[in-house]
Amino acid sequence: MTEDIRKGLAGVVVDHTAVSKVNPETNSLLYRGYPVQELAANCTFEEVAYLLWHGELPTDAELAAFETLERAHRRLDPTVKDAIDALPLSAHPMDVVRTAVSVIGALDESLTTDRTWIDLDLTLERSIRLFAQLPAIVAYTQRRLRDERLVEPRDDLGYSANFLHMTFGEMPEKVVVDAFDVSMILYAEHSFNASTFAARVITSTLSDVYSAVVGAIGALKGPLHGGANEAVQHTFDEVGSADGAREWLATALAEKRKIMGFGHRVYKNGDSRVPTMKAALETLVAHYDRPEVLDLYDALESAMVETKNIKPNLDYPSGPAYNLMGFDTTMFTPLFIASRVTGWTAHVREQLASNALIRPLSAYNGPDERHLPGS
Ligand SMILES: CC(=O)SCCNC(=O)CCNC(=O)[C@H](O)C(C)(C)COP(=O)(O)OP(=O)(O)OC[C@H]1O[C@@H](n2cnc3c(N)ncnc32)[C@H](O)[C@@H]1OP(=O)(O)O
Ligand SMILES: O=C([O-])CC(=O)C(=O)O
Repeated sequence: MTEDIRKGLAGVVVDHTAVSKVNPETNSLLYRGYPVQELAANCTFEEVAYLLWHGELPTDAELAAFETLERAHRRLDPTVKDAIDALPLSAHPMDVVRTAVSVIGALDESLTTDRTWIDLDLTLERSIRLFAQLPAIVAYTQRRLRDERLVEPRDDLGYSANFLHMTFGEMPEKVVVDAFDVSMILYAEHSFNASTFAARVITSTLSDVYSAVVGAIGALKGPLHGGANEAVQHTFDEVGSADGAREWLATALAEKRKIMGFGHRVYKNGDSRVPTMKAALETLVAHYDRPEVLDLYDALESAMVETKNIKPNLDYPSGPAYNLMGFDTTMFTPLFIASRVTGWTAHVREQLASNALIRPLSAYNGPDERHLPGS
């Protein structure tokens, strides 16, 4: 039998989804039908999170209730803090956040039977609590690396302003909050990417949402996926300035290195989110008066497009944007987690609502059948 093997499931459609539509032909991305650029220009991340879970944007009353709920769950649980404090400072922040989510799951007393693991309403409650708690986990992980104490959440601030306040211990400026909020909206959802698919595979066995998110974090960590935003900053640090970009690229390509922040499995003519995130980066460059960052960005992009005709993905503008905001490079992918937890958990609920165990076939190419001596 000749099997039709699609390495990496490239081009394979495995299920329906109503959460988002990635359309490479029109270079567009819709969340529940809305273009992501319109959402980024007109909505807060809280509204977008609500949209991803509920399928509709909230009314004023629904948004107020949702914000109250989110603000009520912002505090870092002392047991989670103790678990983080038990980890060495050498642990990668992705591993710290993955461990913290696992601890939150183990502390959830509503996970009593395999029925409660998969209850749709409980799964939504757990998802909203994770969404509310992740900023405290990520912010504290950053502060620990700088030998700084935990900053308590501020109930009078929106999601992004509070996140930045908990991280840096001071009131963030509006231009920074806006750019951060845009990055959260753009990172929130992207159909069947590797981490979301990992979450759906785990959910398909009727496991719980925490297990799915822990698995998704593991998939996001790799540099071919979310880890690329961290890797982009390493590239920027290595290249140094716009003058060196062309030569650096020629050497890197001659060494057969992948250039992080470029290319995409689905988009072959540019990532629909890049123009919006690049505009956010430009506001930060102007705010911090760091034009050399944009010069390097443009020089490396032009060289890559001229040499390989491969365009940037969302991680390319996000990496330098998070750097300018003041985050350590190893914190960039944990920021992606804080955003993508919305998309992951929307998919977890969609998978549960119409489940089929995900179990593909493989074509065996090992040794022919053989036997132990005497058998
Ligand atoms: C938010 C996100 O997760 S977006 C993705 C973030 N990941 C990155 O930025 C990592 C860098 N990019 C890549 O490795 C790839 O473009 C991927 C993994 C994202 C997509 O890859 P695929 O669809 O599997 O394409 P594949 O890796 O087969 O690339 C096709 C060709 O383009 C080349 N190519 C693709 N991306 C790059 C890149 N960033 N640098 C150098 N060459 C590249 C490949 O080497 C390959 O060339 P070949 O045919 O001569 O062997
Ligand atoms: O869709 C993908 O394969 C990767 C990606 O851009 C994302 O997850 O945001």
